[in-house]
Amino acid sequence: MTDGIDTPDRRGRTGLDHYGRDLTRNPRVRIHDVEVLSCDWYVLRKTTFDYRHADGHWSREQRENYDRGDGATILLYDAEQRTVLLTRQFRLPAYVNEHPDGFLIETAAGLLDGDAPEEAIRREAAEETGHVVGTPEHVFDVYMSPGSVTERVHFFAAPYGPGTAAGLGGGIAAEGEDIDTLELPFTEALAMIRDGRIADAKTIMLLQWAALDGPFRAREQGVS
Ligand SMILES: Nc1nc2c(ncn2[C@@H]2O[C@H](COP(=O)(O)OP(=O)(O)O[C@H]3O[C@H](CO)[C@@H](O)[C@H](O)[C@@H]3O)[C@@H](O)[C@H]2O)c(=O)[nH]1
Ligand SMILES: [Mg+2]
Repeated sequence: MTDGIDTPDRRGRTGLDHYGRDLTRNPRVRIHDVEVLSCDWYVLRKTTFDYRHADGHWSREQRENYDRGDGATILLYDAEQRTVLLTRQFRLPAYVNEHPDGFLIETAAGLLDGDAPEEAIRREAAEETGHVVGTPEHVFDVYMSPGSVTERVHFFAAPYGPGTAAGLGGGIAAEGEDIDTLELPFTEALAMIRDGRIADAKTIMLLQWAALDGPFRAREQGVS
């Protein structure tokens, strides 16, 4: 009897070794075995598969893959004031990998927890920043670390302002969250990417999208 497989793990899950076994979309890939290495909070699997290379030969491969579900993130912006509203929180994995204090500046974000991406991001934005936004603009969906992490993050943007302020934000204390909000001029946020004070991938992607294609893009110069 193994927790997470035939008996519930601490989060009540079973059958965690089934995920990915039935994949047949790609004729160059035959899944052979799925082993659960860890299922304490999220799930770490080792998947064994046969892979047909470009020259036609098959080889047996193994890849560990970390499954924490999918997530969503949102850039809150005020196009008139030319500001963005970001969050700041302690991120242990960054702290153990050379970040000076582990406090990362990020766009509001969270895991879907079974909800549709748009619903999840409106919930997370409210929990983390206190702003209840309208229908967010969908930007793109991205695999953030495809060599090792299954997660796909859904990216959004929405205006914020006095009209969307509905609470204090700060995250869910009972889940150990302690989140500050940070309102910054957009140009300052871009400068913070250059000097490393903003070092979170989703945040950099959304700020650069805002400059290139989003609310802070330069006016068309009439040059194609
Ligand atoms: N006890 C326990 N709690 C955990 C653990 N890992 C995460 N948590 C808790 O799980 C919750 C996750 O919070 P969310 O707001 O839903 O997710 P997030 O960590 O902000 O994730 C967002 O940012 C990530 C980093 O960019 C993204 O990877 C993710 O998709 C999402 O956008 C937090 O309360 C966190 O403390 C763990 O190992 N143990
Ligand atoms: Mg979060």
